[in-house]
Amino acid sequence: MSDVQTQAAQPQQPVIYKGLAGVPVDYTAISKVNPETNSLLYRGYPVQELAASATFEEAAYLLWYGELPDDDQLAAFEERERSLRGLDHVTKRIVDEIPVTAHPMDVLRTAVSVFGASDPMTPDDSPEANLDKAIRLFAKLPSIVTYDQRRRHDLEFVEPRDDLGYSANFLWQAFGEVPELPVVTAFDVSMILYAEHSFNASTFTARVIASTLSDLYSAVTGAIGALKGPLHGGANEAVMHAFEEIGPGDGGAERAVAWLDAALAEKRKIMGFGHRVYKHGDSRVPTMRDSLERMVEYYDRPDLLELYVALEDAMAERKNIKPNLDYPAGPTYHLMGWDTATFTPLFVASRVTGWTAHIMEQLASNALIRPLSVYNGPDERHVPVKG
Ligand SMILES: CC(=O)SCCNC(=O)CCNC(=O)[C@H](O)C(C)(C)COP(=O)(O)OP(=O)(O)OC[C@H]1O[C@@H](n2cnc3c(N)ncnc32)[C@H](O)[C@@H]1OP(=O)(O)O
Ligand SMILES: O=C([O-])CC(=O)C(=O)O
Repeated sequence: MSDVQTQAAQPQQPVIYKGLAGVPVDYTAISKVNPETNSLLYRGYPVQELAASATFEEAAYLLWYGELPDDDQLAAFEERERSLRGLDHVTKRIVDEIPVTAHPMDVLRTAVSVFGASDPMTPDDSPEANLDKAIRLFAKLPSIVTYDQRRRHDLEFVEPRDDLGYSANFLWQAFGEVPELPVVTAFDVSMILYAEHSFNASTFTARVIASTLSDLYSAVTGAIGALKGPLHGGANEAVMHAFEEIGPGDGGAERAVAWLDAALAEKRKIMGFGHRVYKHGDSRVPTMRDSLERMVEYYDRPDLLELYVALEDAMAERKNIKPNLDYPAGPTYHLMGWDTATFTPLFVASRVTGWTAHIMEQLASNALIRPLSVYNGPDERHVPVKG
């Protein structure tokens, strides 16, 4: 038999792209992640420009409506958001039943599930109803996140204030006082940077759930589960655990390098480093690092920045791997006083804007998401006949 005949007889082997790496699965008009130019656009606007000149409310509006709001649109949107911030008794009661030892992401996932079970609009998948649900979640998540953080410290719920913008109110509800402007600004920047990032694992999860014509709350609940993992959103919390392992105090730089060498020798993944799409650095890191530096100065914690820089430099030298957004976000939240376990819920509060924009985009041009697998188990066999 000739070689040509042999090849022709072979069945074609399908190519498997593990983790769907490098596989485009649909169009999106919501954001563009461009690793070549190291840029991230929300509806065409560079995220750095939004972080510098817009509020998180404006960025959320942009993601949902496709355009930045004019003054009247923003005023109406803010009024609506502020009116929805409160927390109902049912959700509080159910959260109270969850042990305080539960991970805050589990609490948040449960709370969103409760919202879905309680909202009479849940089955209505019209764009208007879904936008309304998205704004409700956006407005209420800070209440849930802060309610849970405070109950873990045996502190009462702080009622939202409708005279404060989103980020100032979020911090007010967490700590019972409104911090100074630099802190509010750094927090708002983090919310803008975390809001949207194309087909990341949690957004894709939300789109898969939406594609079955399930409901928006189910899709967000599933997305929270996907974001919890340390390879995705859970990394901002894990960064802080690494800093804690390295330990506070003098000589942080040397200890950070020693810690890294030991961790790499054990083949550990270093949390807050690497990215599936960006290979030359995450577009959002310089802006977030700038906020971190401002907070280091504000709280007078140069030791934390020393440790941050030492780990980043050593990682570049040893592995040529750069930080992702979670790396500067973790220590920034720590300086502001957030519990480490609350870091990923803060990511949820921001990303709910992107998730819900994607859910609505998926439904506007839906196709059930159902890829193929290639079976590699045992050949067909048969159950022995008994007796
Ligand atoms: C907001 C976000 O969700 S950003 C992501 C947050 N996640 C993290 O920070 C977790 C740590 N990082 C990682 O685990 C990875 O970099 C991921 C999951 C983000 C991306 O992973 P992938 O694109 O699948 O790359 P993959 O894991 O195959 O890494 C490629 C190589 O770089 C190494 N590598 C990548 N990231 C890291 C890291 N953080 N620490 C150590 N090694 C790493 C891998 O070990 C692998 O090496 P090998 O080829 O010798 O096996
Ligand atoms: O895009 C990704 O894979 C992860 C990420 O950075 C994000 O979701 O913000």
